[in-house]
Amino acid sequence: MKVGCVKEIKNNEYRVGMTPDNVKSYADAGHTVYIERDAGIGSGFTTEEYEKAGAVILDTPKEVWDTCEMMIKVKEPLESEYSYFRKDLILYTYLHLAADRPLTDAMLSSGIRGVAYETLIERNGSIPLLSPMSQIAGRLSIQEGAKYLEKPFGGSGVLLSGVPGTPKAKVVILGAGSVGTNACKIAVGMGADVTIMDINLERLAYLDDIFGARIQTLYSTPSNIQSQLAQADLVIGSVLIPGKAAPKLIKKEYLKDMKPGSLIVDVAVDQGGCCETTRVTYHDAPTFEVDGVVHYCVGNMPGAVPRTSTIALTNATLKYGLQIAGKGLEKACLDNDVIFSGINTYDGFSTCKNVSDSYGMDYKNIKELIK
Ligand SMILES: NC(=O)C1=CN([C@@H]2O[C@H](COP(=O)(O)OP(=O)(O)OC[C@H]3O[C@@H](n4cnc5c(N)ncnc54)[C@H](O)[C@@H]3O)[C@@H](O)[C@H]2O)C=CC1
Ligand SMILES: CC(=O)C(=O)O
Repeated sequence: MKVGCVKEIKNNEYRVGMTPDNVKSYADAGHTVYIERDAGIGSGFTTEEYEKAGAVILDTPKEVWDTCEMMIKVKEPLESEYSYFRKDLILYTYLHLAADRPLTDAMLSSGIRGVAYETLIERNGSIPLLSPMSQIAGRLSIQEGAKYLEKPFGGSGVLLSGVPGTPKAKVVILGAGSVGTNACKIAVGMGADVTIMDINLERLAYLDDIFGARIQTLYSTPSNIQSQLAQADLVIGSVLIPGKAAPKLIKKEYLKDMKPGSLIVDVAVDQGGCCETTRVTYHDAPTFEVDGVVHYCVGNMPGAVPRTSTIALTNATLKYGLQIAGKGLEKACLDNDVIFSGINTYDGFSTCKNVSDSYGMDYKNIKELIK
């Protein structure tokens, strides 16, 4: 198959969909790989390294989009890329369609076959193409949280660990999955007072086993959330219902009870955010304030540490990517039905139930289209 990879064009996005090592794996399997010149430069991979690994280097994104049969990216395509969509193209990337109606419409009207990293769910319930970036975003959420709590950055001026004789900062984590667990690990490591909430009691039991008395676990209900927010210095929004818009657990009215200069890092912003007052921000201006509460809502947090993120992401995407390129999307699904769950759009049909439900759109079971 002809496989392509272009430079990411989202604001301050430095990750890339393929490393030179990936190129070698695809080339060894008999595929031709087309890479846009300088696509990997933000992650520290030079064009010469891609060439040495066997890639064909093309000068413009248009040449790569038009030549390839399967495009491997990181972030959702932006409007300027919609014109490259076509029916016989497989797009393998993050899509987050429930938070992006224009992209959903463009994908459906073009007939492109969109495989979304964030909805491909393994038999054990894990989300293997999301979790590496969730691990990174979870860890970063505390690092960024610590920074934006500093007074010169607009925060309340609280140090996460405190020092002897002063209170520790209180960190409240909403959602105890990959992001939440990794946020918890770093917040505990930095010496904060950590409460983590979920509706999944098994997850809370697991974290209780791992962290013991160093954390408080709490069942997630509206009243528990409201009372925790009133005490919090730093809140991490890390809930997910795969494919769906994030539930708005933090109501605007809760903000008035929060401490001035407290901070909400809404990691779930890529699915629309779990806070009513969330709006997307970028690394160059990551925060804004509502009712005295600072919000950090960057939709591509791992893009800030692209070297680590690109390697972690492509470690996970390679396995499924090689199956799709090697067998074609249809046979890859029939041989490994896990891949069905990644397909969000196919020949003009919306094939992810949670995306369809988010828009009240017709849904088509992908297994009726690929038999
Ligand atoms: N902004 C960014 O750069 C990034 C954002 N993300 C996003 O972070 C979010 C979380 O991802 P993961 O941790 O991988 O998901 P996950 O599926 O591992 O964990 C989500 C958790 O939310 C819990 N949950 C669902 N409803 C809840 C409720 N009402 N109250 C409390 N908990 C609830 C689930 O039980 C689950 O444990 C996703 O939207 C993901 O796309 C991930 C990576 C980077
Ligand atoms: C998951 C996601 O949105 C990201 O890594 O940018």
